[in-house]
Amino acid sequence: MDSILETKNLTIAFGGHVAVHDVTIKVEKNKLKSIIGPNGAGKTTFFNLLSGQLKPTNGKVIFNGKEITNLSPTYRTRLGIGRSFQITNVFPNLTCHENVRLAVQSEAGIRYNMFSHFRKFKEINKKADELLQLVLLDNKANELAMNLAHGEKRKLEIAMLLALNTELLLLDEPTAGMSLEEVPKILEVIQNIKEQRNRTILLIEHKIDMVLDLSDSIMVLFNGRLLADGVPEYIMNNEQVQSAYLGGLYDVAT
Ligand SMILES: Nc1ncnc2c1ncn2[C@@H]1O[C@H](COP(=O)(O)OP(=O)(O)OP(=O)(O)O)[C@@H](O)[C@H]1O
Repeated sequence: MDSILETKNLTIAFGGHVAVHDVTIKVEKNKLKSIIGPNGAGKTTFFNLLSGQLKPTNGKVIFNGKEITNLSPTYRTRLGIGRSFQITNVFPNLTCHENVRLAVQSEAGIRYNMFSHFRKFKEINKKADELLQLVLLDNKANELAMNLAHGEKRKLEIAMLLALNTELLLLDEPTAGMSLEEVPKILEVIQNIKEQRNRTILLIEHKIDMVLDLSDSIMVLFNGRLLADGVPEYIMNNEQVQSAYLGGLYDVAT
């Protein structure tokens, strides 16, 4: 297996409470892995350890074969790990297209100089168009970012992460706070990204139907520990998972 991310015995304790406990996983490159588990299981804390917002008490994080356990979030972003809420440079007074174009430009390291870089400028515009299409925002290209609905803002964030050539996308409940009509759209966006097979996605999501639709593999956290990790069929048929998580919480979580 060609893995892009590995954790080894990853552990973090807050005082006496161990929020993530000895978690060892591998994430296969260009695949989608979901993380599920009941409230308080440690999913977001695990993401914080991957993105560098938190440093572990014990264990390692390895990205593309390089240990990154003690690197800052900014450095990890530069290496290619992107988390949607990290996008702080969405300019509310710029259009969707302008926002994405700036991200593409910043990744390409090109200053805005239309005359000397006319061809590059056209390429950058084209790339921004393609990304907006991929996240189903092409019809909002000229809309100011501040006028977007919540779900559309999440899609714009994803487009900007993609523009920054993020290899590993960390999506923490992308459907949270979305209206019922917006949910199938975000599912379609994630599906579109997955189909391109050039990004790896780690997804925290409570909507089990969505997880089953999208995931190549699923890991289950329970009380900070890895309860199971495998293909969706294995997870759904796993008795421990059923009793610990799905049995009691499936109805509530969907
Ligand atoms: N900074 C912190 N200080 C103390 N305890 C924390 C901190 N961050 C998380 N925890 C605790 O760690 C546990 C795991 O929390 P976490 O938010 O990771 O769970 P989760 O699986 O993401 O839950 P949810 O599905 O509700 O978002 C919880 O008991 C939480 O209270």
